[in-house]
Amino acid sequence: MTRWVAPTAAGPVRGSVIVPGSKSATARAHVLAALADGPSRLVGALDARDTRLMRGALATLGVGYTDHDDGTVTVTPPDAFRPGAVDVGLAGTIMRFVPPLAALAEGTTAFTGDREAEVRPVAPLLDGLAQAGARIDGRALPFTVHGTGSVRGGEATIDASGSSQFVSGLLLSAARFDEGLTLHHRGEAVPSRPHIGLTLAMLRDRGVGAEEVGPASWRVEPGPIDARDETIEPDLVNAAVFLAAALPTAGAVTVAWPRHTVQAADTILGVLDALGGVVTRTDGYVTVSGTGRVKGADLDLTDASELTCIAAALLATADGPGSIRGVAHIRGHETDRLAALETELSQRGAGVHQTADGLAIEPRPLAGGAWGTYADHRMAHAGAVLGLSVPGVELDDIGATTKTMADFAGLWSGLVGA
Ligand SMILES: O=C(O)C1=C[C@@H](OP(=O)(O)O)[C@@H](O)[C@H](O)C1
Ligand SMILES: C=C(OP(=O)(O)O)C(=O)O
Repeated sequence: MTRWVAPTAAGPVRGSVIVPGSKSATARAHVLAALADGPSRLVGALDARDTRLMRGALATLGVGYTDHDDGTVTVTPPDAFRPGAVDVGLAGTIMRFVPPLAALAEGTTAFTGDREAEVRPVAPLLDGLAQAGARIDGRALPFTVHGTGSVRGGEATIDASGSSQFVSGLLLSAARFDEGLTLHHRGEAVPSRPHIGLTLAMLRDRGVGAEEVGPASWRVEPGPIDARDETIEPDLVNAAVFLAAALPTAGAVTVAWPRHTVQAADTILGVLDALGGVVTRTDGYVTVSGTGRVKGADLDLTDASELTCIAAALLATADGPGSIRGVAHIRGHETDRLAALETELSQRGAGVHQTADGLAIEPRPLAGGAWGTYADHRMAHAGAVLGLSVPGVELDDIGATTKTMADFAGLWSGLVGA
């Protein structure tokens, strides 16, 4: 646990940040390269706790890794996956994307993770995998997958209202199932849909037939997954934390922004705009400027629930009441984020309470003091954003940020000028 007092901005935060690679694209690139018909070289892949553990998990299953001096990495699939012991850490992408590969191995693979990961939902993914023909013991971490060297596939129906990753996890490996997979969702709305779009796009980039075939149904055709060199985009959700620093400080922050992307780019910029940021796009970059006044707003974050923590921190300093909705499922993220935000923002003085699917936030005078991170990188980002305008916000563990950025504190202090 490393305590960290969030730097308070002495004036407008102005500058640019080079944001590391996308966690979501890197996880998918590793999995698809592991399943491909030859070696793939990855450029710009994220190197942080989640993606290191992903490499570790795939290496356990027999995947080869060669790091090059220029920071790129070659991923070499094995002739056949082998079983082993997989540590998922706190990564949803590992606990939901890797079990199908373990089912393709011959033998038993045991999955364990952090204490906080043991309460994260995974049963719908395991149910779907069982419907596709795999044998599994357990409905939460720790669980075991008894692989037989192949998975039949065919058709499965799951409730993916708890996480889009249940859908992505099954689709990513489905081309390697004997019959491919037609997957149906039955239940409340599927959250974070752009991440399913990212899964389908990255499958198609590797020559796989992958489509949404109905409002809540997807089809992946059986067949080879092409080996392919691939460049990973910067992480636009992590970019949003830095862009957010412009709003309460009347600053201007610039990051690289891909011209075409399947990340939830427009949703992210739309949220910053709704909160009072002025968004300017130039070729390959985006700049967000602030006025020093954050606007109270009603935000539907169904498609971009990862923004909830920083949006809540901004709304706590806004010029009027605000709310966030569409994010009931983030009670199952790295921590129960709705409870954590209610607790921490209330303790700093804001009027915050949970609703059925989000938060209602009434800004009030705020004071510095302890900020719990709950092992959650995005709770740490929220504490950093709050600390820009509230002196003395002290995070109990800045180490939580290593989940998706190796040096968040360094990048943040460099930008804020601490
Ligand atoms: O597939 C992915 O890479 C992700 C999907 C989303 O999960 P949920 O659908 O559980 O929100 C997102 O919040 C998570 O950070 C990454
Ligand atoms: C929900 C998140 O992570 P994970 O991939 O572990 O689900 C997140 O990064 O906000």
